[in-house]
Amino acid sequence: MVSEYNMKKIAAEHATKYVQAGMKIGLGTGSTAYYAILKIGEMVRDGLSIQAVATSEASEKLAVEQGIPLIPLREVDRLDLTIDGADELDDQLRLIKGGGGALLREKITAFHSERLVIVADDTKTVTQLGAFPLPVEIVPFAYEWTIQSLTQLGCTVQIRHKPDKGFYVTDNGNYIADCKFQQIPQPEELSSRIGSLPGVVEHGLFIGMADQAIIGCQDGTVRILHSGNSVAKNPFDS
Ligand SMILES: O=C[C@H](O)[C@H](O)[C@H](O)COP(=O)(O)O
Repeated sequence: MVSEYNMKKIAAEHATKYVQAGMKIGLGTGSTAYYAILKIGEMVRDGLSIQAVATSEASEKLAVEQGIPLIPLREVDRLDLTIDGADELDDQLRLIKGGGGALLREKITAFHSERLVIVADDTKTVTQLGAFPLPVEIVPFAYEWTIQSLTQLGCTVQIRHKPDKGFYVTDNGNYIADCKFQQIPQPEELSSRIGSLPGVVEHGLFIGMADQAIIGCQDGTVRILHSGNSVAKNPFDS
C-alpha cells in the first residue's frame, strides 16, 4: 500500500514518459502536477530540450526553479501536451478542476493542447461528479448577484477565502465560488448553464478535453483511462 502522495507521484512521473524532445508542454497546477514538473525539470537538466507554458504563477515559479525553459505565449501556436491534475474524474474523463484556483488558465491551456493527460490518485475517480464542490471563477463586480444566480441552479455556494481571512483572489484577479451540488448527473447541461451566467468567467467542469488519465493506485501501479471509456489492461502499454 502506498500513501496518497506516492500515488500522485507515481501517476505524475508516468505521464512524463509522454514528454519528448522538441515538444511544447503545458504545466498543470496542484500537488499532483507538482511531481510532473519536478520530473520534467530533472529531464531538462539531463539534456532534454523542451519548452513550456505554466497554468499558474505557482507552477511558473516552480518551473523556473527547476530550470524548465518557459515560452512567451505569443510565440506559441499550439502545445503538444499538457499534464495536469484533477479534483474529480469519471470514467468518461469528465473532470472537476479548480481546487487550487487555477481553472481558467488550465482550461485555456488545455484547449490549446493537442493532448491533455490528467494525473491523479485513485481517490479522485468517481462514478458521478459532484462530491467535490465545483469551483467557478467569477468577477469581483456584483459578485453577490453572480452567487445568487449560481444558487438558483440548485447548489450551495461558498465564496472561497484565504486561510487568513479575506477573499481568495485568482492569478487573474477574480474570486472563486465553490458550488456544492448534491450530485451532477448531467455535467454537459450544467456546464452550458453556468457558462451562460453573466459574471462567470469560467467554471471547473472540463468535458471532452482530457485524452487520457493516469491514475496512481494504492498497490503502486498505474491505471490508464482513455477518452472513449477504454482502460489499458497493461498500464505500461501506452
Ligand atoms: O486549480 C487547481 C487544479 O485544477 C488542480 O489540478 C486540481 O485542483 C488538483 O489538484 P491536486 O493535484 O493538488 O489534487
